Amino acid sequence: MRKTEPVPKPATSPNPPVMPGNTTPFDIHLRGGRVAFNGDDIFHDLDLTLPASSITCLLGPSGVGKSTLLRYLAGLVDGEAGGDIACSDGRPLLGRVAYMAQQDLLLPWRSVRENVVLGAVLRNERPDLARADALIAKVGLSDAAHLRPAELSGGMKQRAALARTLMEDRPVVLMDEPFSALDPLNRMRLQDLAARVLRGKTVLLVTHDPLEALRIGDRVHVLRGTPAVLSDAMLPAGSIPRDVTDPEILRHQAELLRQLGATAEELNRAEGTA
Ligand SMILES: Nc1ncnc2c1ncn2[C@@H]1O[C@H](COP(=O)(O)OP(=O)(O)OP(=O)(O)O)[C@@H](O)[C@H]1O
Repeated sequence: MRKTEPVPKPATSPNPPVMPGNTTPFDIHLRGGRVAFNGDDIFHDLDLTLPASSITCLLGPSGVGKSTLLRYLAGLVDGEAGGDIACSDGRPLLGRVAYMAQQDLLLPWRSVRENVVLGAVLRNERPDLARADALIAKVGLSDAAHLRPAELSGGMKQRAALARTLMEDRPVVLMDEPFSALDPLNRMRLQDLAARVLRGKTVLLVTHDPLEALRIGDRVHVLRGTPAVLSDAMLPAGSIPRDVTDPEILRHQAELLRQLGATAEELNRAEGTA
């Protein structure tokens, strides 16, 4: 029988020290998840599986509880919480998760390189600068490694935040609308970059954009209602990043928009502009 663990208590840091041990990919199973604030359930009895080494995208209307679900999995929720989170390797999830928030949360007085190594510095560890520089190169910021956040564009800040997330080297990455503040072209570039650099990790990504989910998600769920329930996973075909002009992807988009509450008239309009 699979071992389960109680829902973790809120942690003081989103990325507590990494737990040593084997690095074999593992599935994550949430069963009977529940979070309530002031006695009101945001969701209850929620089941979700995150298969190893895959990108799962989570869509849903504003305020439905997407960030709450992400924070719950990261052990960061400050409401009432219940349910079981089990990993298929029988080890706890806590300590194996990197969390990337909606805003880049870079420290303004530190350079890109200093921000990337921040986790190690906060844990009083010696930062691996060679690895940091390799990751900074991977996200295309080598020439900007010495710059402070105020000197960076929005896309560059998100690249730096992505490098910092990867620097933590966790097998699981939880991302809350990581590209939402970017213009469409930069957003597409960051999606491609993320899909490439996150390969092999188990990712849960919250987004408001059905096409973003269909572009880089192996699986797409919609969270909706009060208390919120999860739709069955949509499994778009084809390799990532997908071509969003593909008619099959556009059909999936229409289905997701329908699940998000679009009316028939709105769907016809969306199809007309596709
Ligand atoms: N710490 C908290 N205390 C009380 N209520 C909270 C807390 N955090 C979230 N909520 C409430 O829980 C609900 C879900 O919020 P959440 O941020 O998870 O929604 P969301 O789907 O991520 O929204 P958005 O798409 O706008 O970011 C909202 O009604 C919000 O006000």
